[in-house]
Amino acid sequence: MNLTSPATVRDLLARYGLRADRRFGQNFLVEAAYLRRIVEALKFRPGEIVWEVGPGLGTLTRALAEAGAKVVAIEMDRRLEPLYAETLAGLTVELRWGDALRFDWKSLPPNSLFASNLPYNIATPLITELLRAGRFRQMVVLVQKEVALRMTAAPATPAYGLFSLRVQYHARAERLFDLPPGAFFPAPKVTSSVVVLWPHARPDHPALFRLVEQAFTQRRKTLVNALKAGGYDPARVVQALEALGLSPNVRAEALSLAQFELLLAKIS
Ligand SMILES: C[S@@+](CC[C@H](N)C(=O)[O-])C[C@H]1O[C@@H](n2cnc3c(N)ncnc32)[C@H](O)[C@@H]1O
Repeated sequence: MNLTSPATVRDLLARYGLRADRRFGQNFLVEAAYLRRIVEALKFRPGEIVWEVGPGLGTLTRALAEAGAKVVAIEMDRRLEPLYAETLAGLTVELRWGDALRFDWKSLPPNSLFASNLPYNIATPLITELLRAGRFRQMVVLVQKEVALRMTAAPATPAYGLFSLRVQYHARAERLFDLPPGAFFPAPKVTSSVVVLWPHARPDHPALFRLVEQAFTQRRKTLVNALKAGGYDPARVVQALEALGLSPNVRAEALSLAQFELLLAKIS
């Protein structure tokens, strides 16, 4: 069964009386070459468990299982249930029904693996939760290009912000390749990208992210004023910036992750 053929996808949807539902971010991958590259990007041994969010029609799920993975897939749209008897027949796939944002990712063992063509509307909060859980050795995610650019952005660039720091604190992130809207059915309005994440074994750092979040609440303000509005002592922030060789008028977007960590140490 070739799930990357738009004709097959149309036929499946019609036979099961389904429509791709926007609310669930349902854009199904229909380009075999991109699917292969996603599977190749994930480094797993035969029989290893791979966690997937949003199997949809089972396209990536099938490709992973055929490549030797045991897939555990979390899907929220129960309408898809009858279809899996056909698209995932005979493969080692376990389905769990529910919202991936409410799933207890901390319950996974360390060194777990993750791959997903993520629903666009949950990509940022879900990636944040997956990284905070600290259970993954590698993650391959297909996201909107704009989200991929934020994940990999360097300081002082337009895409740089809270999410860049969140991702880069927890992992090495690399944007592997882009996919045009036509790689999906139905075609989304935007370009997508595949990002590979190699998490560091590093626990969450709530105090650091409180600081970073406050720093970016008003991007146009100086860092000192943004932090003052969040209850941080402005005199200490100015002093700390001086000690780091930074101007008291600096904005949050100019600071690297290492500089935010030093700033926190100096004002705590
Ligand atoms: C972009 S589609 C990907 C489908 C398929 N994996 C593919 O590559 O063609 C996103 C999938 O995530 C599911 N989904 C949306 N929100 C979800 C959530 N909060 N938790 C679990 N699955 C969700 C949708 O129903 C849909 O199947």
